[in-house]
Amino acid sequence: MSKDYSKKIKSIDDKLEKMRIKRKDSDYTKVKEDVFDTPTLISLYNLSNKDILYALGGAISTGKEANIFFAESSDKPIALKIYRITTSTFRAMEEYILGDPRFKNIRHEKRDIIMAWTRKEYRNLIRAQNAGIRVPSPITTEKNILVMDFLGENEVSYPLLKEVKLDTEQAHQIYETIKSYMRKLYKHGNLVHGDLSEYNIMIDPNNIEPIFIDMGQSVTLDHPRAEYFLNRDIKNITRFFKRFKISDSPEDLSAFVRN
Ligand SMILES: Nc1ncnc2c1ncn2[C@@H]1O[C@H](COP(=O)(O)OP(=O)(O)OP(=O)(O)O)[C@@H](O)[C@H]1O
Repeated sequence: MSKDYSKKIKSIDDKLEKMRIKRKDSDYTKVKEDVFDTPTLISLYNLSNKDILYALGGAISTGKEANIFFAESSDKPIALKIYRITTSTFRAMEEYILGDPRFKNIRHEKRDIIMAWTRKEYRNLIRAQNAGIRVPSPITTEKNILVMDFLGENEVSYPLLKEVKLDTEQAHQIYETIKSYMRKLYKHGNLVHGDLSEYNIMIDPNNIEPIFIDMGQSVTLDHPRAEYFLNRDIKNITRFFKRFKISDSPEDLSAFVRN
């Protein structure tokens, strides 16, 4: 590593320190190795230079491919989804990206695929939002980092659908909204979520409104596996809501979404 380069990295590290990273030291070292590799540090540094990132907060979640962090911009809380370059399960990504005509020109190197994936999630969120679905508002991407609005209060994320205790009436209300979101996504957004379940829907406790999250894998309707993904989403949703005496079959929901 050249002297200039290590100097630059050192200054990024100092900058991260200044961004008030709140994790305990031992946690920080572990996360730092996995997530904060040099290209990611540079991206955080760029976001900070562009005044998008003001302070980096604690980890919200460690998923299969990405880590989510609470952060602050100058005027509001934000969430950073940082796709891991070294330890993500990237074969699965390839399957989705390679069938998607929007990405036919990307080179097949891991870093390129992860960047295209981050960009794809950003574009999918915009598409979903434009189709009238509530999602975290995407703000920008920087290489493998997606910046979006933070959904929660006092630095704590809203609960997932699988975590909330619902009475029958609330469950019906949420199911109706999810149905309409699935239809809007399909008919107006030309998109299928592709991993929809109680694990990827947050609930806003203020109005019991569902919010779709995690749209990196969402595909356009011309993707060869779009129908397969939609049928799987439909099955997950009808299976979950059965316990609330919602008797729609997958065929019922499918007819509603497609017609
Ligand atoms: N914009 C947001 N605001 C607040 N919390 C969020 C936001 N986006 C995601 N989260 C939280 O982070 C968790 C993981 O997010 P997401 O599902 O997008 O990441 P993931 O890495 O794909 O996760 P997994 O591998 O577990 O599916 C969510 O379950 C949610 O609790």
